[in-house]
Amino acid sequence: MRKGLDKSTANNSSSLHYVEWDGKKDAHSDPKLANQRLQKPWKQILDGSTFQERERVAGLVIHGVLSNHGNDMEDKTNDNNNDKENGQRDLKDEDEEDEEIDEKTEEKDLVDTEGVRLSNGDFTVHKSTQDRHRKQNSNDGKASDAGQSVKNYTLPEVDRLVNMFSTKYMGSSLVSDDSTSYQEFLQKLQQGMKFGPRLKEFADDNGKKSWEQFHHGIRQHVLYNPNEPYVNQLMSDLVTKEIVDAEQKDGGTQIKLMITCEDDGQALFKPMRFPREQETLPDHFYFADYERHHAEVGAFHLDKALGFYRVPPTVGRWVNISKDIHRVANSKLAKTFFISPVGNWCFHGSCSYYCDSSHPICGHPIMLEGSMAAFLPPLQLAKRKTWRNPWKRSYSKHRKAYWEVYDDLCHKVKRKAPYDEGRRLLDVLDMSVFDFLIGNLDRHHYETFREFGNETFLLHLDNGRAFGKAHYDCISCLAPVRQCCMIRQSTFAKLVKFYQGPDSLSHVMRTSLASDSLAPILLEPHLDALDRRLSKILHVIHGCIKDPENPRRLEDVVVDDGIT
Ligand SMILES: Nc1ncnc2c1ncn2[C@@H]1O[C@H](COP(=O)(O)OP(=O)(O)OP(=O)(O)O)[C@@H](O)[C@H]1O
Ligand SMILES: [Mn+2]
Repeated sequence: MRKGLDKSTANNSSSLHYVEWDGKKDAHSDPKLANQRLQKPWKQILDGSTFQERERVAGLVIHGVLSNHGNDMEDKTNDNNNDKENGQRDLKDEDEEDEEIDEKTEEKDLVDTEGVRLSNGDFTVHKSTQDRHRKQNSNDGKASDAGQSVKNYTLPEVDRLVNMFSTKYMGSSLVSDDSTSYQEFLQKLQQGMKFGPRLKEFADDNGKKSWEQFHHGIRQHVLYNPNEPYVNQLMSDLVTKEIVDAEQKDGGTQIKLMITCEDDGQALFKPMRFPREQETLPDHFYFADYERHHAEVGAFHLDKALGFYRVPPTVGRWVNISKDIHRVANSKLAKTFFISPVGNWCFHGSCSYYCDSSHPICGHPIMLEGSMAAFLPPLQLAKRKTWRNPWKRSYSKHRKAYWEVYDDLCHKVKRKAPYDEGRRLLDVLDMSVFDFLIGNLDRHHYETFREFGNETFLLHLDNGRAFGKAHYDCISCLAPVRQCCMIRQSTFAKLVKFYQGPDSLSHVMRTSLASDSLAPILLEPHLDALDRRLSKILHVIHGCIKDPENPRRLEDVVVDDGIT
């Protein structure tokens, strides 16, 4: 047992009485009923006979939600940033300043950019005669793509780039033919993959529980090994194990809970605030965007599909607000529970921002969706280091970061440790590819396990602000790749494989996400966006090689550092 967790009989001093989970005392607590009620607007979307119909219904839902929210976020935004920064500083260790990129000049790096307009890199879909991605749908017989129209995002420049790459590396594991599925390709590419040593504290401790094996399985080069059975077991445990403790997790801007399950496994829980169809509000900056629980789940699946293994296993889960949270909450959290005027169970937690009765988290009436991310080992046993992302945004309404205005940041970054050698720069570029695909503008910092030094993977934590706008591609998220004109060879090969098919990225993601208990996690427009963005990444790489002012060799842009 990790700590004294049994609160089942505790008087948690809330004014709400604990509702027994026997389905009799509280009509709300019938999970079937609750599910039905919660899924109502949602169900209509799923039941829509065509995609267009689903989108139409989704549009109506979005409209309804939008009209429910005032604009009281704006004033809090500025303070938020300070809070976020302070929060992050709390995470840092004393010696960090030396090792970071120019933290002290951060202010100086900001540029007043009134009038600067960033292009979204308009994409014209090339109507190629190729229809390879359509083929995938009939190929593997997977039901999940049935009825989906797959758009063709091929571009003539990218076709040429792909041909150049395929010709050069023909016969190697970087290239495969049309009959090879993406999963087969990935397996082959990752044969002989580097894992590196385990965390010292967990090296000998190979407990039976899935979360213990997860901690034991953390290696210098990957957070987990997807081929080991504990990964699926952990994901299943995160959905099914009884919740025995819930506390609010400090830090960050929005409410999240630290959940402990009956097997002592812990998870970071982010609750659902809005339906999946609600997009980032048009007038909200990235730092004022709400977190989306399903974005955390979607990001985990994408990271896994890309063969990165840098996001902690994350699943969707239904929780009963009374049984799973209120009953086991500590008194501080329990005090914030209430029943709303229409009879829904709600809570808001306590924090400086977004934790008040005008930003409640509510069930419908008692069941609530959320994401559960497997918890990393405790900081005391596995110290982590927080690094400022060199391509951090300004977190200001009025200024832009240096790199948003000038294109030469990469030259400076490349000269400074830890970006001047080893895998780090290519990892930051992988993170840029990842964030561009998921549409995450909120990557201010990243973390690493301290004992692995600099030659280790980057944890892709906190993806809650991803998947906010399905029809917008954050071209500036790709600035690191465009400005450095570099990408890891294995990452490039995976993108090329998706581009060539037979499995498109949207197909692999649709199939992968179908297993989540809250499926569908990503609606079709977001899946489609993945394919569109993937082409755009390759187009940027093409632009680096064929840059009229500075043409580059393929191998100088697509860089092999041995990490697959
Ligand atoms: N799976 C995890 N296991 C352990 N710690 C985690 C995990 N995920 C996140 N954390 C820690 O919790 C902190 C807060 O989480 P997260 O960043 O997701 O919250 P947030 O509210 O979105 O924060 P912010 O407002 O800063 O974006 C992270 O900085 C990280 O150090
Ligand atoms: Mn966040």
